[in-house]
Amino acid sequence: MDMEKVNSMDFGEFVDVFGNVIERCPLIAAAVWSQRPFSGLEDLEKHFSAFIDALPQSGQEGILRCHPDLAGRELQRGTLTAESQREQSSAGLTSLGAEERLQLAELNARYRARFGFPFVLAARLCDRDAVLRELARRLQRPPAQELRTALGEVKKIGRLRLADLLGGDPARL
Ligand SMILES: NC(=O)N[C@H]1NC(=O)NC1=O
Repeated sequence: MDMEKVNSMDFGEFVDVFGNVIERCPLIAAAVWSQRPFSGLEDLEKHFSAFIDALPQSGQEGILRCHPDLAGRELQRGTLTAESQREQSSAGLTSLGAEERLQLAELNARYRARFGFPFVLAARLCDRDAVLRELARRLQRPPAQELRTALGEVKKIGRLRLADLLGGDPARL
């Protein structure tokens, strides 16, 4: 899809296509649409990021809470979004053994109890061992620092999803 096509989209079409760039937050795509025209993929990505950065902390935490747990209940029930399903699958989280799943569930629960939002990580950039390692490591961090890290992961997920939609190379964004 080229930028001319993106810039010619009406509101409904844009939200249909880009509504899940930030997991389950179509409002962000709705706001970004008003900023068109976009000069390219990088420009589009900057508008998604700027919206997130401009939110108060409660809104930023709200975005994190829209994310499903990694290898959590929604994966077991088959109710993940198509994007999330693909990402979790690519990290090997759809084929965990019972013990690993339990370990992840326990760490996810501890993380959520400590920070008040779920552990978020760009799963496509990790394998299952790295997910567990990162979760154990980030669990120890101060809340303000962890909020920044988690939002950085949301942006990475968004960048990869945008690159999928637009056929770009995420490494060059
Ligand atoms: N909890 C969490 O990180 N979820 C996400 N990560 C990812 O790559 N896709 C998701 O849905």
